[in-house]
Amino acid sequence: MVGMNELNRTYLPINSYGVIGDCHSAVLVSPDGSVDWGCLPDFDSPAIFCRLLDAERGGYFQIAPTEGNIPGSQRYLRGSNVLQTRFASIAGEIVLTDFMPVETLSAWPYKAMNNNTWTREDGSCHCLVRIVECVHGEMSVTMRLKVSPNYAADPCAVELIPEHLGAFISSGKQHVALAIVGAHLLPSYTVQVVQENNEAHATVVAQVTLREGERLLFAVGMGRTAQSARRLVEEELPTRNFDAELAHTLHAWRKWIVGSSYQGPYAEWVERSALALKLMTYAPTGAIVAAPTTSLPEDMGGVRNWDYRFTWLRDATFTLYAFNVLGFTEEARAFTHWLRRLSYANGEDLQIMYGIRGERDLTEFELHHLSGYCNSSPVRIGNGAAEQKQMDVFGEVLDCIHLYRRQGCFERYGETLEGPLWSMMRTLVDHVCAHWQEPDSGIWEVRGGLRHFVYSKVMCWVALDRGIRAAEQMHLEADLVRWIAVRDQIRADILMNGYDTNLGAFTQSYGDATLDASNLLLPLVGFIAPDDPRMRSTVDRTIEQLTDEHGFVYRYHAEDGLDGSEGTFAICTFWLVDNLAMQGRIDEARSLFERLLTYAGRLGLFSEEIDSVNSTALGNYPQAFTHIALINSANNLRKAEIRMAEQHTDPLIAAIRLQQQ
Ligand SMILES: OC[C@H]1O[C@H](O[C@H]2O[C@H](CO)[C@@H](O)[C@H](O)[C@H]2O)[C@H](O)[C@@H](O)[C@@H]1O
Repeated sequence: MVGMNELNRTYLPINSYGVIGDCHSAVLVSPDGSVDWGCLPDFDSPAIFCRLLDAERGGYFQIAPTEGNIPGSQRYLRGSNVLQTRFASIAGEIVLTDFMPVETLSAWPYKAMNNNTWTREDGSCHCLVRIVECVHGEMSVTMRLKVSPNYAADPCAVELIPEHLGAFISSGKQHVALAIVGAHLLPSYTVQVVQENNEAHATVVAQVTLREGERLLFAVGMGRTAQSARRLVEEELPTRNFDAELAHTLHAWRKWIVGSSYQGPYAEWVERSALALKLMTYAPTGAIVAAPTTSLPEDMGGVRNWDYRFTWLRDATFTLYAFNVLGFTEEARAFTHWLRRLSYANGEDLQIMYGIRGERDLTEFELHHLSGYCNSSPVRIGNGAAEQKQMDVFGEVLDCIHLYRRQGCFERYGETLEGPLWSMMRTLVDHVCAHWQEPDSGIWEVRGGLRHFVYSKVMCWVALDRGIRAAEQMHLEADLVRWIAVRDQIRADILMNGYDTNLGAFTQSYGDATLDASNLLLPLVGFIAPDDPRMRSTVDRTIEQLTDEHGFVYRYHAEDGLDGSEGTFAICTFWLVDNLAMQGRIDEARSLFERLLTYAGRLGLFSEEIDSVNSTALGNYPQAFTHIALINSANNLRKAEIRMAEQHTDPLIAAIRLQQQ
């Protein structure tokens, strides 16, 4: 019998997946009911499900109609990261509810960098829960669980547990428990272990016909040892009250999202982006991953495949800007505590990214046994960018702490800037004073050698600026005379060497005549006014030279030391929206923003890039960068519209206001 889309199911569009998580890890669920990507219990654990990166070899966990041609449609339950996939035919309808139970979404209290995340506060395990229920008529359902430990590199043994309790799968290093709840009540239920000759990993296949009102529950948890995983299947998981945990999880997500203060246009988009970003926070330490996946290609079939399951200082601080727009501050509090505990001896030694527990060693490896999403290889784990020099990170870290202070978080949480945090800020500012004239690899982490990137220099200016403001406003000890002199020197240097008068634009790096979309950030960080003629013409040149036919923005067209090409970068397109809005070009901004929204997946989620040729999503997914930028752009549009409305209300008042600006 052929079922479950076994034929012709290779790779689904990247943005067709739903994502669920518990702020320890996240998994991707396809519209045909399959978890095709899953690293448990943590974001950076070796994947046990990786069909996304190798359709043949990779493991997956699929629950779907046995008849393979019934399409599924997905939606999130309101205000949550609980996902439902619905399959309907003339004969019946089933609903698959997927979630990862959470206890609390409060980002506090901080625990420790090496916190044990195998168990939750109450001692139970983190798990992935899937409930399939027939809501109408009847339908035959098949569950297939193929665990492929260690990114499908390690073999494993699969054992069914008697009395239809579930299965136990162990590679010797990773131990997976599958509990099946309710099977003994369903006479048609069968289960077997199937291993095709050419397959490295066996599949647990269960089949059942569900009638209206009947349901089955599957829970997957990880044991630290073989013995503990066995205990999970036989004792813990069957006795947990997952209905109560579902209700609690739903409540926790909804309670968190109602804390958003955002009131403006595109509220549903903003809400989904916020929920996606929260999924990328790592509760035990306060770290934030750039995305929960690795190696989804930036160039279909190409080599631009990277592991994003780490904490970039840049991406994480950008995430906090977005949370700030929404009025969330606990995540910033948790992150600043993660920052304080990072290991570094001095500014030189501060890495641009760390593991979620502050790990420094993120050595990049290629997994040659995986063919990659749509044959995009190599698949990589770890990320060599960790060893790069990227001068912008100092500005981003300082700006993040600056924002935290401006939000009144030190007072709110009974903390103080003086002490370890100010000493960190001083170390970083002093480092920038001594090194800002050095070349680096830039925000885009190019692999083609060091250059004097304009955005990096601007962020050095930001580092000084935020340090000076803190020292002045809080009367903190600092070498202010030197800091102010260097800040002014950097600004003059950028305006002299980073702006090409012939081109009429800020350039990618000193001495070249190419553009870089990161310069769209210059007014957003306060380096230059949005309506400064140099910024206006930079925006115009960017539109002329860096956009595709939809108006979406490429990062750059310059050489970056890597083979292949890439799509337009969603974050850069949102930055263009911001600039247009801040310049008062609101119709253009709104129309570009809305055009970009049509490229989200059906669940409102974005990856990193959009392929301009065939309009598909490219890159890791869901990507924090994109959702951060979406929130900021919605907010910038809101502010621009308010400004415009105010200016149009009463010509006299408008004239007075304009004079005051
Ligand atoms: O394009 C080459 C680089 O691509 C990745 O970096 C990108 O993602 C990072 C995480 O979101 C982001 O901080 C950076 O600005 C982006 O360019 C990859 O991680 C790098 O290793 C790679 O060199």
